[in-house]
Amino acid sequence: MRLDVVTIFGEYLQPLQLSLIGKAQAQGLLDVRVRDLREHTHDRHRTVDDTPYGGGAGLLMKPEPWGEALDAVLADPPEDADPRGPVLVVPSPVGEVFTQRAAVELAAEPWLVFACGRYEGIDARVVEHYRTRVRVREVSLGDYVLNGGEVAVLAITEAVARLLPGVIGNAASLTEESHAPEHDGLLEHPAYTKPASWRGLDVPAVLAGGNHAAVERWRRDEALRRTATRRPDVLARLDPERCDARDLAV
Ligand SMILES: OB(O)c1ccc2cc[nH]c2c1
Repeated sequence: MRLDVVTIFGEYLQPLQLSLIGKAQAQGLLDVRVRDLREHTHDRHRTVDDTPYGGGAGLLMKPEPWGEALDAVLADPPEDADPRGPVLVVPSPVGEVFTQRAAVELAAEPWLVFACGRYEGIDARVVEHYRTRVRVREVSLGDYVLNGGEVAVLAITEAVARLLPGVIGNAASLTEESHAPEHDGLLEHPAYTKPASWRGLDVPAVLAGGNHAAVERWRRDEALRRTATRRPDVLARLDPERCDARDLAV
């Protein structure tokens, strides 16, 4: 997978050189290219922002540098690019809330381009223009506001890259995590390791009993119970076709 990140704060993306994501780059599973938006300014101060039409607090990012920067990225496609071009991911408080389903969808793409806004955001015409040329997804990490898109890109990149074959050593673990489609998107059940008793707290006996069917039932029940109490919105999305009577009894 090729990832292009356009930003004025390239150093924010340094964590992508670490750990599993850094190793994935070294293995050729990921090709991350961080591009400086200011390379696409032409004034002495390398200006990327200006005051908003209609007034209001703060500054907005000008469309011209973004147009030049994104055009340069699109002019340099990877060999395996989709005929539709990349998905342009624009972190934004007004975007769709990022979910594991979106991570799975983006992990299927050969090429992602991230546009990291700063200040009060990017002139609206940039997204409007590029929607006519590529698939655009405005994405929010949740109902809170960051100072820019870079932190969101780190989170999205980690969630997506870990799904790529070869990035996570034990790929089977991906299917057992919270929000995994294989477990209907439920929250993960409680997990325990040795010792069997710790500060007066014992591991549930069923988990040490050796009855695998009972363990699976307990884990499903606990996942349903946790999801029902903490994320009823997730439970509401559960496909009844994939539930048996015991699920519904929880
Ligand atoms: O919270 B966010 O997802 C987010 C994303 C981009 C920008 C640009 C300026 N503030 C931002 C906030």
